[in-house]
Amino acid sequence: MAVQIKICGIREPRALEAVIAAGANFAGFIFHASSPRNLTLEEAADLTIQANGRIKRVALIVDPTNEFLDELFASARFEAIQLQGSESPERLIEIRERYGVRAWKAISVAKREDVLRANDYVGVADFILFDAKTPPGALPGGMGLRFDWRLLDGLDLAWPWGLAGGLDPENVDEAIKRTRAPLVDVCSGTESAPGVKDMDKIAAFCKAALQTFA
Ligand SMILES: O=C(O)c1ccccc1N[C@@H]1O[C@H](COP(=O)(O)O)[C@@H](O)[C@H]1O
Repeated sequence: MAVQIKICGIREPRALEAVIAAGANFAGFIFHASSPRNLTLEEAADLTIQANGRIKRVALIVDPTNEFLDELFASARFEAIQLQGSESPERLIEIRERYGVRAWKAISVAKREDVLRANDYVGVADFILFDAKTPPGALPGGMGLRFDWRLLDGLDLAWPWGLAGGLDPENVDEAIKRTRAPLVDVCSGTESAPGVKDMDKIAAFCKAALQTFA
């Protein structure tokens, strides 16, 4: 089966069209005030309408309050949310029940114990995403950092999962071959500057990922 692709950090209609045209499966929209990809609820409403029925929409949020989620889901529709903070399994259950939305959990990885933490979310999260741990005080993702993919060796996760962190058009083929990830997720590797999507990089990333086992 072809690898699935999520392109995250979409902020403008042109980039969304490029992501759809390139064959990505998921478009990620970021709600995090200190991110260069942060969206307002108004911007998200327009982009998610544009995406409706053409690509699955994922809202990326970090340790959200119910107050924020109430506003978010009143403004826009998403097929899933990606939780990128320190959300517990109990919090994921609460969010899924309260909002009826699929919940992805990002697991920040720097060592093998981090990978094993994913087991806490099996049967709880709809999807588990391994991403690189970022330095204290930095953004919790979107920094183009990759972790040592060998940490995933022998991974026997009987649950849907994907790989993120420092992927780009040049290394995605190796990443898929090395880790056998069923889904790859990229943000900064498809940009020309933080928050600025590059249409050629979007196309090149998807082409390389889709060709890997074709
Ligand atoms: O991209 C951001 O600004 C961001 C902010 C807060 C949390 C996560 C963020 N990005 C996500 O991190 C991974 C990896 O990104 P990259 O490819 O290494 O740049 C991805 O899921 C981004 O969407």
